[in-house]
Amino acid sequence: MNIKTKNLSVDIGRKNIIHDVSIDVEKHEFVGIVGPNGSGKSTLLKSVYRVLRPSAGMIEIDGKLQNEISLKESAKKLGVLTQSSDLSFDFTVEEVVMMGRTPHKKLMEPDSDEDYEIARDSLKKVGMEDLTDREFNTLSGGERQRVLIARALTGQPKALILDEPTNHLDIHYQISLLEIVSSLGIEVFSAMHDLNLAATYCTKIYMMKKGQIVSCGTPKEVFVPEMLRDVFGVNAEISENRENGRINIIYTGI
Ligand SMILES: Nc1ncnc2c1ncn2[C@@H]1O[C@H](COP(=O)(O)OP(=O)(O)OP(=O)(O)O)[C@@H](O)[C@H]1O
Repeated sequence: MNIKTKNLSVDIGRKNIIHDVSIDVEKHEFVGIVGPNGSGKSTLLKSVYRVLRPSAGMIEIDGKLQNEISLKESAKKLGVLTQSSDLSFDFTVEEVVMMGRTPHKKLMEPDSDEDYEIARDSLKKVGMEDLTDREFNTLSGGERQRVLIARALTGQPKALILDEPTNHLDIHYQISLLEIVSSLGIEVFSAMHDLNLAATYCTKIYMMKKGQIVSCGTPKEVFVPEMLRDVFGVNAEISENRENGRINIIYTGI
């Protein structure tokens, strides 16, 4: 599935938050969006999953203009993991994960055995199958994050939009989550803070600064010392693994 934005701008109130942003997520790509705090990563993702309305430019999902697709159809196609995970009511883990089936159902349609099976499978994928009856709000931050990923997978999406998916996760589950999403064979568009994890898992990177894309390419092309200095204000050395060609960023100071 293809996700495209062209010359996208988003204003909130009178403030321009992102400006002239063009991105392209193509078949089988894992596209990372990186940038300092407040650079506009979540705003870009929110406009793609339709929480924010663009003030200019266009968004295309699977070759169709976003506003020509119903919200339900979008929700079926795009699995979303957002940054905030508080639910106001005491739902169990299973109930939260079953919410992922909603876009596939008609109003008041009861859940089927197949729905439960898909939910159980998703919980297994994230190692949370033993906590199905726990109240979601009693889980740790990392456990919640894994349940929310399971909810996104339960929708059997064609692409995943992830906002800092490894937030709260210990290193084992950071790697496990990125392995899971990259093995699904669907497109992934994800805001990432850990540049080394982005370098390992992303096939393409967009780097943002002050609401604009300032660099785009493979991790090796984008993560160069000058850009890291300019955009993040850090000094870094880049080493390359000769066997797999992956790069590793070593921070040497600010
Ligand atoms: N509702 C809002 N009202 C005013 N400003 C907002 C609003 N939402 C976001 N912003 C501002 O827009 C800018 C971009 O925010 P955004 O959340 O997209 O950044 P980000 O790159 O995802 O940041 P982080 O890495 O901290 O999550 C920030 O300066 C933020 O304060």
